[in-house]
Amino acid sequence: MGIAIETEGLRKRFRGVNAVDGVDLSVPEGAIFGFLGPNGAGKTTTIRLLLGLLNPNRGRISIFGEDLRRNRLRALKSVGVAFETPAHYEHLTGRENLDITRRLLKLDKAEIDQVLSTVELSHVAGRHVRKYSLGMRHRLGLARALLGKPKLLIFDEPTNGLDPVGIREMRDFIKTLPARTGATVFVSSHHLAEIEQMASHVAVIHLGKIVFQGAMNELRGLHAPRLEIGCSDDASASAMLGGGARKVESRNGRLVIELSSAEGAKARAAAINRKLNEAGIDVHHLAIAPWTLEELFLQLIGAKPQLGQE
Ligand SMILES: Nc1ncnc2c1ncn2[C@@H]1O[C@H](COP(=O)(O)OP(=O)(O)OP(=O)(O)O)[C@@H](O)[C@H]1O
Repeated sequence: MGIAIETEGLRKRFRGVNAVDGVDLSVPEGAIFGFLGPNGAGKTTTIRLLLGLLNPNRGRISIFGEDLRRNRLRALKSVGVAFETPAHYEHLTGRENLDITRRLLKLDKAEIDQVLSTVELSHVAGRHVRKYSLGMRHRLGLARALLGKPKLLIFDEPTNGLDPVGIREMRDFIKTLPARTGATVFVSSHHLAEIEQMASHVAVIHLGKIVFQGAMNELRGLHAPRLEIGCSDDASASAMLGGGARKVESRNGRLVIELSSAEGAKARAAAINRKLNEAGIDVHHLAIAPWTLEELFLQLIGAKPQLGQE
């Protein structure tokens, strides 16, 4: 598998502030690559750099091995893009809107029917866009991005403004794209749950810097699980189990212990249970609790943003 997008030391400064600050991305071909970050993290700026709409102050970008600065047209030939608010001609039909792009790209007419069917808009192709729902408009935006069979699809916050049903439809649709079209998908979002459910890989950006990049399961495995204990004598249990580097916290009426690794967590839990019982402490709750993605994300960005809220 090749690399669809590679950036090295990408930097973009606006009025003395680095909106994108030394970003190294490596997007594997065939991935659904989630680009996650809170509002203002630098996602849109990065996407505009990837599309050559902005010039970086530093760094380089290559798309399928083509250097963007040296071979702009060749690099971008394989890219389809949809922005968060798709712009269409309201007084034209869905089909007519797509036909404008098709002509610009000098594509075969048959491609319009193909993309309309992929986004399930064939039945309303002859309807004026002003009569489309927001979800349909978004799907028409995706259809336009699919014209020319691009090898890389870039979607900037594709579910913004959609209702929960629309969000799910869009997410389910994006998930099927690599299998249906063979394309790599790069999708930005500030909704953790959305990225969690659709991406194979993820990069987390915060204040212009990448704070995590890797496969989704690597993100989940970033921290060893914790052990939650409910027992009859928190103070004694805490004194017995604490010490050394191990942290014992009391949270919601439970003791929480950070384990050193995921391996052997069960044996560790059993040993702790035995130890407490032997000391005459009753254990009524014992659970190995993995970190939720939300906790990991909050830790990565070292803050408590209103994640998942507009
Ligand atoms: N043209 C510009 N001029 C000045 N500052 C800008 C410009 N574009 C972006 N910024 C600033 O750069 C930072 C990153 O913005 P960017 O739009 O890339 O973030 P984002 O992650 O896409 O956020 P959102 O989810 O809100 O769109 C912000 O602080 C923003 O105010």
